[in-house]
Amino acid sequence: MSLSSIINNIPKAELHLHIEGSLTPELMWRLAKKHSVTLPYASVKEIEAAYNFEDLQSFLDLYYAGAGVLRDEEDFFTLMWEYLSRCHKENIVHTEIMFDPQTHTERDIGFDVFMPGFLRAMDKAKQEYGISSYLIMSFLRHLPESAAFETLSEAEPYYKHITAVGLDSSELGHPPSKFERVFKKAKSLGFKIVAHAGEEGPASYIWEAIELLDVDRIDHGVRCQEDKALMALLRERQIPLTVCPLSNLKLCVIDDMKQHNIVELLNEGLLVTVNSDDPTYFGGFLNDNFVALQESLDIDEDTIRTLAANSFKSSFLPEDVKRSFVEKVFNDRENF
Ligand code: HPA
Ligand SMILES: [Zn+2]
Repeated sequence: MSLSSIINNIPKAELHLHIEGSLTPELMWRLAKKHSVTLPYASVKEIEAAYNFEDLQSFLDLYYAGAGVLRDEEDFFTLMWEYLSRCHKENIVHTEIMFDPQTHTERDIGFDVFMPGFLRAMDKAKQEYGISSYLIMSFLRHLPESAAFETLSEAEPYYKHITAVGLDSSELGHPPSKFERVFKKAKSLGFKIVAHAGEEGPASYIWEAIELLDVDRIDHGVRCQEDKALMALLRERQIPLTVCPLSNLKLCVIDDMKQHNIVELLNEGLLVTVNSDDPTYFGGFLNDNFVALQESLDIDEDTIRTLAANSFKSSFLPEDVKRSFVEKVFNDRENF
């Protein structure tokens, strides 16, 4: 079997995906028409052409503007359903999905609008495709910690539907230490903890995420190599990194996929996974990320299987479920 059909057919989990970053230009266009929202683009092609980012901030400006077309429960259902249908096509059997409540509550669109839409699509995907999905509520780090506290309390009616709390948006100048208190509260409420760190920010932000936020996973984390002691800690504690290769390329964290350090991190014994981040903005869903790595780096079948197994090991699934997926990835060689 070719490597690309193994990539397509092997069961996988996705652990770093912003649902607002899965909005396709077609859906953005359709919803803008539906709600009479004026976009600064004259066609779907123009939306696509605007995706020429130089860094994280230039991407985020477009991403928040794009999310402005999401207005009613049906829009959030459609967004989630389109992503989960794509998961089904790509053999993603489990996914842990980030959403940014503040991107919506700042526009007066509340939890009572987006949560029912998300949950209805997640239930349907469980029923029709057998896909399990968890939600990660992410705080926007360019906003103050007080706003994160407010969001945490607004989410209370939906706590049982939320598995983890995360931290995203503009990294530089907004270190994890800014959110130490709110993450302590989230931890005490029983949420798992993740945080973007070491994407554009330095290795010290990864230290802070571990020591001050007590994270269960680091999102991105590719700059960890700048600090030997940090590498040793990540290896020893097997703290997962949710790496997003096409995102790193598109946001100019690297100039060429051949420079990506994911294989080096893997060879150093770190628990790394492959993810798509914001697939419609960065030029590819999960399997495209695997293919991009395979085409540019020295990746063989065993490495692909290790990365797929890592996606389950690093998930928040129950231990017995993780184990059975890992076995499937390694044992069913004749099937995929
Ligand atoms: O890659 C990202 N980094 C930070 N914030 C984000 N919000 C959506 N995607 C990202
Ligand atoms: Zn991200």
